[in-house]
Amino acid sequence: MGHRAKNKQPAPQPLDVKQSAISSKKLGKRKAESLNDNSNSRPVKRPKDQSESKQKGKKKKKVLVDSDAEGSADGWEDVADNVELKIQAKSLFSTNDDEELDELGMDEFSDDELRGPAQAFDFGSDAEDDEPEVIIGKSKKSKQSERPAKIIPTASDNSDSSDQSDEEERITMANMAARSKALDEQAAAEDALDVEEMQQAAFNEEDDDDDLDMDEDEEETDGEPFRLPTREENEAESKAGGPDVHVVQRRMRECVRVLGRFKKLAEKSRSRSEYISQLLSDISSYYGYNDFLAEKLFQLFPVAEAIEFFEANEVPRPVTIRTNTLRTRRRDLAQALINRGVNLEPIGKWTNVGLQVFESSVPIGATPEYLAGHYMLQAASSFLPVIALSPQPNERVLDMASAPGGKTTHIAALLQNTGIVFANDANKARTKSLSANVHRLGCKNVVVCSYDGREFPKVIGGFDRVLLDAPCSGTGVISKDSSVKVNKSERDFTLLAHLQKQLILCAIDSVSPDSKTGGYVVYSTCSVTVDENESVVDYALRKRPNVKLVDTGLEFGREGYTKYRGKIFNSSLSLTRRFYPHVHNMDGFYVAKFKVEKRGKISKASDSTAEVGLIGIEEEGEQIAPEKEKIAFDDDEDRPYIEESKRRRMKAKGLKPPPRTTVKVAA
Ligand SMILES: C[S@@+](CC[C@H](N)C(=O)[O-])C[C@H]1O[C@@H](n2cnc3c(N)ncnc32)[C@H](O)[C@@H]1O
Repeated sequence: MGHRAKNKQPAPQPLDVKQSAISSKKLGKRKAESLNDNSNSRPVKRPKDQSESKQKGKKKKKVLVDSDAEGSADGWEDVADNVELKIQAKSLFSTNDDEELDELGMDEFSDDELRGPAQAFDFGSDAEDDEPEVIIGKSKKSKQSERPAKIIPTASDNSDSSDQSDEEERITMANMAARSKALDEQAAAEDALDVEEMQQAAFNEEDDDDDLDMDEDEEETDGEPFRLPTREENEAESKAGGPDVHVVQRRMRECVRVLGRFKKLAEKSRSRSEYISQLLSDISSYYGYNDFLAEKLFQLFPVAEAIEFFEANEVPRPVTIRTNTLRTRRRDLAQALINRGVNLEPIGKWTNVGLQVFESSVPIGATPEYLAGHYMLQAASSFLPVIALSPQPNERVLDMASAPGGKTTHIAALLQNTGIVFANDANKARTKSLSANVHRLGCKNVVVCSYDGREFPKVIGGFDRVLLDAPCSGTGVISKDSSVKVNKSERDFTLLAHLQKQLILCAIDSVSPDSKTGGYVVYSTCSVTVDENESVVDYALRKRPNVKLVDTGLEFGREGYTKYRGKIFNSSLSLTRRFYPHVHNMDGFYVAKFKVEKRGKISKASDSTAEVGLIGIEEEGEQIAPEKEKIAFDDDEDRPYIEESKRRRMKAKGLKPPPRTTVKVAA
């Protein structure tokens, strides 16, 4: 557990002060006593890009749900410790009959190197096997900072035809207008109070040395100038039981500030890697990550943004539900739930089936509407791959890793119960909650099966569309499952990427290139790492010359990386989409969409790539666990990457790397 969790302390002041309306300098200060405050009154950073979606400011209690709706990727099983909770867990399915998965080999594209023994990966939680559970936090003073921010609304979602296009209008204008108006007035008054409070607090704390100052124009911090501790000081600090939480907080802010203007602010005798090294060590201890994962996630973002990401992982995401259009319409569902005392709103224009729940006086996972299958408790991010898949009536669809069925039931609804959905999951125990959800939501076009996904298309192929919502590390859902912070090692990422590469080729091979209406594969993960996303997709492009990336149809989300830390990916990777908690107020997620064309002659080049999918290969060329087979490895091609990787690691440790002997790889 990190300092931050241990002390249940408020979030560090936002580091990106430009987003704040009030003087960032003043807002950056904190009272030391607040560090031990359990009152859940920490300021929650508003996600970026939210100007349009600014919270209407309704008085909203937090609603937390422990449901059978979703797995670790999509569920609500992890209950935040900062909300008053009551949990009455009841196991629906207690059996644990995971099957051993056999080794397979069936690929006509000669990717035999991927055919290691099948691993029964199950990175989903068992929590979804519990009775749906809703925990309602009691309302405290409805400070703006305590309300769950809205999910980023963007352009409309055209992915399904329905008679609900004007629903949102009707809900907000007709059903909710009066209520909204009163709440808005109240919220406006509260907002004014909040601003006043913050200004007052900032004024009172002007001399506090916990100053966060990222302002370009500011050159000096108040109080003592920051000095990076020496190695000896750090050793003494850890001998004395680790740093004081104030010290860590201040040091993190200062390191970020210095790294932002290194030439100007750094001590002349200290290198950039020393500052980074200190910051990483503080991030690990403050947020409670293992060193490996802290660095891996840190590398994804510019320095200040990385802190925003780590901060966002400490805050629960909004509770959202998906209307099951096989049973009801969104406006009818909204009205029924409003009548029960649920405060909700449409999520945003990008989905016409989503509702965000702000507060509820009834358990959201046990209302009559829930039990009758009128909705699914589902994270907003998990709508995205199905919107991208865009299944059309009468199609044959494979959901290759489907339990507990959030996306399967969404697909079935978009098919309007026509066609057929094969809902597969390798974990047999998890298919029970999958079947339960399929029945509850009235999906009549779903066949549930339990194969290792790598057995497709041998089991059955010729699909119009395939969704591979792949087993992953869950680095996008740390706010729900904080165990990810400590239980993921380098080897886990190697093994996962290997499995994902195997599965994605099987997903592609399961699609019929002759499909009249489809011919698409959507690959998604609830992870933000490049190893599990762009690297896997790029691998598939290289291994299957008959596929190309196409637009996901999702009108928000950041572009996928086309290059990352020395790796250069196919330029079409920019068509893939990344979603982040600190940007979109959603779980971290990744979506890629492929079009599968007829198979032509396979070019030799596509199969002779240096990156091979054997257990034991790590992206940058290190052999982690050479367990099974000899690895086809292009030494010459990979030498610069290996060397660059070594140099980076040395630099991160504050060591001076030797001069380059090979050509520098692209950054
Ligand atoms: C991210 S979860 C899927 C969530 C699901 N798509 C949903 O929306 O509810 C990943 C799933 O992959 C399954 N899985 C793991 N290894 C697999 C394999 N080799 N073949 C098929 N499924 C696998 C896990 O049991 C887990 O249920």
